[in-house]
Amino acid sequence: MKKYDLIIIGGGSGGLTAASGAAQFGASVALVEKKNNLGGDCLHAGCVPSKAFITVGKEIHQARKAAEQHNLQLAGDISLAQVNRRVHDAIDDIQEMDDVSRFEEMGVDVYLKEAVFTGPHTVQLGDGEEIEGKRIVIATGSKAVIPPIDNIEALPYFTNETIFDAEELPGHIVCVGGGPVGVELAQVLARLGAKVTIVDNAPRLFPNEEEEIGRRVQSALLEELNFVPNARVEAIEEDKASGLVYAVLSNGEKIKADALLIAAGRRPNTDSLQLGKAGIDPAKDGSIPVKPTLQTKAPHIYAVGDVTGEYAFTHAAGLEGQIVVTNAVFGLRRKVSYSTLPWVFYTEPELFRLGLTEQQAREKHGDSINVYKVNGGDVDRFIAERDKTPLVKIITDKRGKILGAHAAGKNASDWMHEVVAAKAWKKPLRSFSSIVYPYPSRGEILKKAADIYWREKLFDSSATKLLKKYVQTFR
Ligand SMILES: Cc1cc2nc3c(=O)[nH]c(=O)nc-3n(C[C@H](O)[C@H](O)[C@H](O)COP(=O)(O)OP(=O)(O)OC[C@H]3O[C@@H](n4cnc5c(N)ncnc54)[C@H](O)[C@@H]3O)c2cc1C
Ligand SMILES: NC(=O)c1ccc[n+]([C@@H]2O[C@H](COP(=O)([O-])OP(=O)(O)OC[C@H]3O[C@@H](n4cnc5c(N)ncnc54)[C@H](O)[C@@H]3O)[C@@H](O)[C@H]2O)c1
Repeated sequence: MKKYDLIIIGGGSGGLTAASGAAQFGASVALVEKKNNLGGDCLHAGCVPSKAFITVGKEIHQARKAAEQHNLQLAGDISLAQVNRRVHDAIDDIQEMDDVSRFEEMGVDVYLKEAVFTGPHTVQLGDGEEIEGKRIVIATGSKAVIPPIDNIEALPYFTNETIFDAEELPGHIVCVGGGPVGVELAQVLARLGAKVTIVDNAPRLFPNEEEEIGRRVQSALLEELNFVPNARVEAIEEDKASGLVYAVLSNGEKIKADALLIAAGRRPNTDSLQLGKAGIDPAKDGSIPVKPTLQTKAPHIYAVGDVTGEYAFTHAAGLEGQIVVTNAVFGLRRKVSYSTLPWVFYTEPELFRLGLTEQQAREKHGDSINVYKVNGGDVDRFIAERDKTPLVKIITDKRGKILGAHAAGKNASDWMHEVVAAKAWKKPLRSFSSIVYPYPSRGEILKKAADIYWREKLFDSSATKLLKKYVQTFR
């Protein structure tokens, strides 16, 4: 039986980071992936295709808006097949970077086989060979949950795994779930020309995000699609006489539908791993509980990425993959920290999130916090662009330490990212005042927030009064 320092199960964002890191530090590494290529969900059915899809949606939306504003004529229907060809071109380009040969050149043994545990240190590959690892990393990701919907087969339904292969745009799509997958894809489908209705259990979109920011993005989205809150799709009903098909909701409403997009959450991929043989009990939702060192109940087995059921983002899987390399290869006990982990809903406008919401900050720090808000209407660049959506909200402690930063706005992920650096480098909000921004830039919105800090600080302070007196005397 071949023996390795490290076996990594899953060739997606988490697994690839761990594999390249461990190999570069000289460990013998086996990477096991059940599909016939590397890259995982992010490359094949997640971040990359959805962002390529979103770009097409933006272009079309922009073209329509420009035509409307400048009395131009736009004609023709959009071909979903053509849109998806562009999506696949993006996947193919990035696939080259995640090619098996690249990892083999790093010294990694890549097995394109399904892994199943046969013991605490052993893994079977497909129905054949077994390999042994001193340490093992589980990075098997997650898949879309299909909620129970009676008679679901009466309508075509898509998930993130099939929508990027669809060829024809349905007339009316009911999107089950309005989380990040739902809102991002629903907005594009609406922009491509479908009628879209999101149905979600929650009372509003972005229920876990900073409320004011979430509401601002929600109201922009509702100009393009419909939203039914506090409801689930329970059944599909066919009216034989008219040939129409309806999605029947838990609130009694019926919506005529031509297809469903299922975006109702994820289930970690652990069901067929035989975790019991490795001494690991998954949680009820299939996730693998881990310590801050990313060790599972079996200390030589680690888990990273979506399979842990924590932060389901590629950059979280990457961060965890890096920590695991130091812990599994060097035997360290580094703990993962998510305090500077941002995330973004790539809708238009985008929703940017870092750290605590105001409510969370109040629960943790009581009233010892400050809240700074700036609207796009206070920033020349946004005014020039006639963009009234942007809103930034920053929460600090009384000394100005950044606790949370939130934004709604087109491309907010770009102009807000500086705040992540500030938080990571422990710079207080006021430090943005000393930065020179090229005029007019969108990032100035952060400087405006810092300026509020100084205004509040200096206004009424005895030092300011003294300074004023000095200036008057000096004159
Ligand atoms: C539509 C969509 C859009 C998204 N957009 C973003 C985004 O913009 N930004 C962002 O940060 N995140 C985004 N995500 C989330 C992101 O895709 C995931 O968080 C990320 O892919 C998780 O990486 P992972 O390594 O845990 O799992 P994956 O990348 O899914 O990799 C797991 C791999 O393990 C393999 N595997 C599973 N079981 C076995 C087994 N038994 N043996 C061998 N191999 C196995 C799978 O085939 C897969 O290749 C998006 C997700 C979706 C669905
Ligand atoms: N931009 C990004 O970074 C990005 C984009 C897409 C996905 N992701 C990651 O992928 C993860 C999964 O996203 P997701 O949107 O699939 O899941 P999610 O769990 O975040 O959201 C699912 C939504 O579906 C609703 N829901 C569940 N069952 C329902 C039902 N039967 N009827 C109606 N509504 C129902 C829930 O209330 C929830 O709002 C996210 O947590 C995120 O971390 C990230």
